[in-house]
Amino acid sequence: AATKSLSDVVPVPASVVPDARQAFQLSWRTVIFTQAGSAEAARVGRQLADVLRPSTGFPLPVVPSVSAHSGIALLLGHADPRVGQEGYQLTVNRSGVVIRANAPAGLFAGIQTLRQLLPAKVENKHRQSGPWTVPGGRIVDFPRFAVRGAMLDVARHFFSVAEVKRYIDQLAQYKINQLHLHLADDQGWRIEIPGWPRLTSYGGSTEVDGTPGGFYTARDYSELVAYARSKYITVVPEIDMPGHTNAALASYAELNCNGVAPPLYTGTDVGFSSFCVDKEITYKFVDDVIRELARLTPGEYLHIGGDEAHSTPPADYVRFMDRVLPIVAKYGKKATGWHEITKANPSTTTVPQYWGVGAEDAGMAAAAAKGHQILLSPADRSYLDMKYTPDTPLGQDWASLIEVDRAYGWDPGKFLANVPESAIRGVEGPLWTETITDSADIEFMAFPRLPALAELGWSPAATHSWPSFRSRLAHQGARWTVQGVNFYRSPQIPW
Ligand SMILES: CC1=[NH+][C@H]2[C@@H](O1)O[C@H](CO)[C@@H](O)[C@@H]2O
Repeated sequence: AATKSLSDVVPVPASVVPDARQAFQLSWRTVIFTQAGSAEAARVGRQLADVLRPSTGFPLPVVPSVSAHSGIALLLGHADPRVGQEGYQLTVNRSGVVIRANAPAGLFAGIQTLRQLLPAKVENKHRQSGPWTVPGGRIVDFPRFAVRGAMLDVARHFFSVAEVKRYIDQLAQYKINQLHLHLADDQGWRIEIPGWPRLTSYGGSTEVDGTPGGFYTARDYSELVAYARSKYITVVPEIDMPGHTNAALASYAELNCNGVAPPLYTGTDVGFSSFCVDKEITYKFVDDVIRELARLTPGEYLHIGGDEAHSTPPADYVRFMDRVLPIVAKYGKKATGWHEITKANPSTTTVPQYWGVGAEDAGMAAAAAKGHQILLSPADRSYLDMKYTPDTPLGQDWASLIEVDRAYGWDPGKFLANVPESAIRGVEGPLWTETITDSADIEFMAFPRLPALAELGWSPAATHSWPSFRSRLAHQGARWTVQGVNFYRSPQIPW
């Protein structure tokens, strides 16, 4: 097979200087060297070996060594200053590959690129014939925005630890670095909270369409956090409030203003539920929830929702948020929330997550002017639950139909009127799961649109090119076929 081009990678690297004379052949003799004294570099080296060993059949020992090499070297320090804490430089010549970064996260990003520079069959779990050629040259690569995220709604339909880990594996290949878990909504509460057992035993017992739900124990959640961390993905947990709270209200009558618990809800309407802003128990409950989430979450942000509080009078919404936001800070975390949260008086460390349609005026210009960093999830561009076309069997269409070209065809740095690129924290692709029930469904909606969003969040604006992206995406399709990813074969892409 012809050697690939050095820039045949998604997200496309920031700078690529090919040198066809310097291709490297993996072989029996290839050793993976990692920065001496760095346990994280060694772990990244083992993760690379875990991909390469089954398909190549080569031993590929991982050796902590400081010096030169004739193999693959993962080194820390003295990298090009442009690469920052998440970028890397990757140099390929006849004697081997050197990936150099300032921090382990950069090494991890570099091995995702290296994977893609090898033929798709390298992703096979069974021995394949070679050759295993890496194209020669030099890459210097680093992210444009701090956050490239994915949200999985585990409330409308519950997803097991194994299903979430599978999704994490897929996200990591595209340099996604944030996984936002939507852990509670009207249809289900999905994480155990000490002192409030009915939240999960009852509030977690069902889901949309009434099938059995499920929930994460503290152990399950910590296992997901650790697994994501090993792939340099930060988990952001969300408890949506004061709206989208029927599961909690159904579980504890005392949380309701009228002292009566509503029934469990298995439909898909929104906006009908609200915490009781006037009851003190509400804030005791929220304090217990946020304390537990903060205890289990090493990441600096907790998401407190705030969307569609149509059953909370506007003045009550502000009072509620103005009591809850300080609770997040009390437990040492920063808050993020859907963009309505700016109606209250959040501190400027709070990150509004914009979910409007198009560049509608949701107060984001004012928020940016106040100093907020904004996370972009425009519903008509990034919502992975939107149908591709009218014929898409899964998903919804209230915001827009989103084929691949629409998912790719925008610039996060210029999307919101009067919001400068410097106020954009990054992008995130929400997958709401009213119609999504298993990994195959997740993959059908996320691939290929999430890699498009990942490129918008990672690659320089100057590299943005639909013709380039669609041909690189076609080559990703071959990898997904080998990996068993159930992707949508968009007619727009020359798979
Ligand atoms: C932030 C937000 N609130 C709503 C809206 O997005 O649309 C989603 C479906 O697309 C729905 O599931 C969600 O509850």
